[in-house]
Amino acid sequence: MRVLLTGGGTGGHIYPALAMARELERRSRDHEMCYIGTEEGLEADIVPKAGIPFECVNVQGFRRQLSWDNVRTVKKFVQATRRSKRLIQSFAPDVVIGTGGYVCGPVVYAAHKLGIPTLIHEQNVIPGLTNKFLARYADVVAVSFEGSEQYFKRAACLVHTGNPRASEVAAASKVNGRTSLGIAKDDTKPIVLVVGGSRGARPINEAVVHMAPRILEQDAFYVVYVTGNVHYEDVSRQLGDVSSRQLIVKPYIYNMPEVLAASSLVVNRAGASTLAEITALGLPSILIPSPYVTNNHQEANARWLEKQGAARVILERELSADTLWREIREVMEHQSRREAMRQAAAKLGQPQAAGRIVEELDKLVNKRGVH
Ligand SMILES: CC(=O)N[C@H]1[C@@H](OP(=O)(O)OP(=O)(O)OC[C@H]2O[C@@H](n3ccc(=O)[nH]c3=O)[C@H](O)[C@@H]2O)O[C@H](CO)[C@@H](O)[C@@H]1O
Repeated sequence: MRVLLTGGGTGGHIYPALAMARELERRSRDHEMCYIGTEEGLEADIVPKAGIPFECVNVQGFRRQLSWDNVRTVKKFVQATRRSKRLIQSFAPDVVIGTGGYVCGPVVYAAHKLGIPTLIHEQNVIPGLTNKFLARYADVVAVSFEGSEQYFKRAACLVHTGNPRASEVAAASKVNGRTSLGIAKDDTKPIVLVVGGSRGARPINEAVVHMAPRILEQDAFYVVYVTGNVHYEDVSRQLGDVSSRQLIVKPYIYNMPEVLAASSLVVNRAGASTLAEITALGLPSILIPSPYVTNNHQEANARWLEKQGAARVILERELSADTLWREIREVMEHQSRREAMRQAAAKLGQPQAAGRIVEELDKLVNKRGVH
């Protein structure tokens, strides 16, 4: 099968697309892949590293309020649709998959106009603007949560699949995760992983920098701290030479499934792909939802896990080195609380998601007579 993938801006849209690509490859070597993204999105870095040929189009997102900038957005959309059509005609895919982020708009729309089967995947309960727009053109809309159907009333076919990234992390090797961090095989000290979403988060960085002396004073666990690529230099300067003891500092982690599998507690934003990952692994978490997202959807994500007893939530306005350290210590010092959170998280996991979505793809493509 020839598969064209698109999705981007942030990791939460890119990794589900890559997880589908890997599931297809796991089932058969007989697939050709190509990915369309933007030059500025994280996909320009992540996708070539995943070994998938990468092409760019130039698009920008819509502003929700009236703005002249939206005129430029429409112009770019029209140009990007034209370029997408040329790229699609030259690659000749059997199916086009979009996983959200504004780059999907022109690509999936162009595929629809060319009569190529299309599937879009939504990671969040409340969909993004692009997927809402595309729902009326896509042949299949795959959603991660019950509750999303109300936003996709115009979809021709809606299926519940979960987030394919869940399957990828569920199969990841814990041992590889530890060794990739430079931790010796016979060292059993647990890992607390601190991340600020796929781009890093300044408020989380500030809290961790102020927490660093306390992390270094204890010897009960490692803190693996991911700053986000753009913040790394700044954070390293503030921290000085502390890395390599109990505090392991990284700009970005490319083998996140393995590192997650090796962790005992995760501190993170509450993006939808992160949630799919921690529930697939049954990982206790402390979630600090980003307040800068549409409809405050990350807080809704985080509260959903908190309600089931799987996570603790710190709102950004309550975040400080003190609150974060207190929550981390509480979870790490009480094995029974950690175990209860682990079990609650595991109940919500959907490790079969990639298989389900690939079955939908097969159905879609076979219906059009491609084998
Ligand atoms: C600010 C913003 O708009 N955030 C949105 C974005 O977030 P963002 O991309 O941060 O969201 P997620 O937390 O859902 O996904 C991050 C992904 O990046 C991976 N990762 C992260 C850091 C790292 O060093 N290495 C790595 O591989 C994670 O494992 C995960 O797969 O998309 C999500 C899914 O549509 C939304 O729910 C979020 O609200």
